[in-house]
Amino acid sequence: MTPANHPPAPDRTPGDDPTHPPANATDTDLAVEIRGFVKRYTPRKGEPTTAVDRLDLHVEHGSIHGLLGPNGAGKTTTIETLVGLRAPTAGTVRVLGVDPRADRDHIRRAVAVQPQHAAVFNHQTVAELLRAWASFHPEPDDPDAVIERMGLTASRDVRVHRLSGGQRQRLLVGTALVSRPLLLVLDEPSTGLDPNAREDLWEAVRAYRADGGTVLLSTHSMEEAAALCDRISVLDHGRVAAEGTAESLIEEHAPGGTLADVFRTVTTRAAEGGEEAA
Ligand SMILES: Nc1ncnc2c1ncn2[C@@H]1O[C@H](COP(=O)(O)OP(=O)(O)OP(=O)(O)O)[C@@H](O)[C@H]1O
Repeated sequence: MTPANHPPAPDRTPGDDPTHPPANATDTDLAVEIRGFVKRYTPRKGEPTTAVDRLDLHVEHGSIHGLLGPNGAGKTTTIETLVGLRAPTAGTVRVLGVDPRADRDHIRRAVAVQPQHAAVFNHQTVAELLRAWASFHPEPDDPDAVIERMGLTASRDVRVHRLSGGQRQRLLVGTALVSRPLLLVLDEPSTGLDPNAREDLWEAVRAYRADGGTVLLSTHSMEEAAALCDRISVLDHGRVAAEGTAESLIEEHAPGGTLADVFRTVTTRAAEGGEEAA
């Protein structure tokens, strides 16, 4: 997905955008509003798979919302649908007040997804790449500020193919941030990062939120979810098995325990057939 060009700001909503006021935008406090979302994959041969099964997800503007869940829980399918890459089989999906399938242009401009690789730009330096990325957008962030925030100052003149895995990972998140999106989607952003680099990345994400940005964060790291997220949805078998703040989830599902205990409790229970099986 192409990163976005909208600067996040607390007093700015998608409907205020003079360059592209979405005609059918809903006035809502929610950056993401998913109700009764079902996604069924029907292969030419073989059995259909219900990847997402009546999922509800609400993400407030200016928050960091975590998506946790075991492999195959439906996180990627949900993300791909909310950026307009997949059509829901049933249910309602609204992102920044619009239907992402009906208003692809707005979603492309206003939503940034951390790219998985930047192989095309391997021979550019970090600074060149971020400047190029910024030039795609009318109101980008300052590439030098992003370089500093991502802890890449010492690597600014290093070519992308010479970066370590962790440096490259931070650069990929930087390319998403430099477009100043209204909604930032991060998928396992701290994979391969050492503890210092991970802290830098978390600080950059928090700074983006402080500027009014909204984050949807898919992660397998309980530590990352607990450190960053205002609210967390734990998915299992395509449904929300539990939702709340890290504290409320622990209080409700694993008193005295950790988020990892919550994860084990609610996903096992869902795998065994839901609440009634517990
Ligand atoms: N293109 C596809 N065609 C058919 N089935 C698919 C397709 N993509 C995903 N699935 C199935 O849908 C279910 C949900 O997959 P999804 O990738 O959304 O889960 P996930 O939570 O992102 O998993 P992971 O943590 O492993 O990335 C799985 O059973 C998966 O096999």
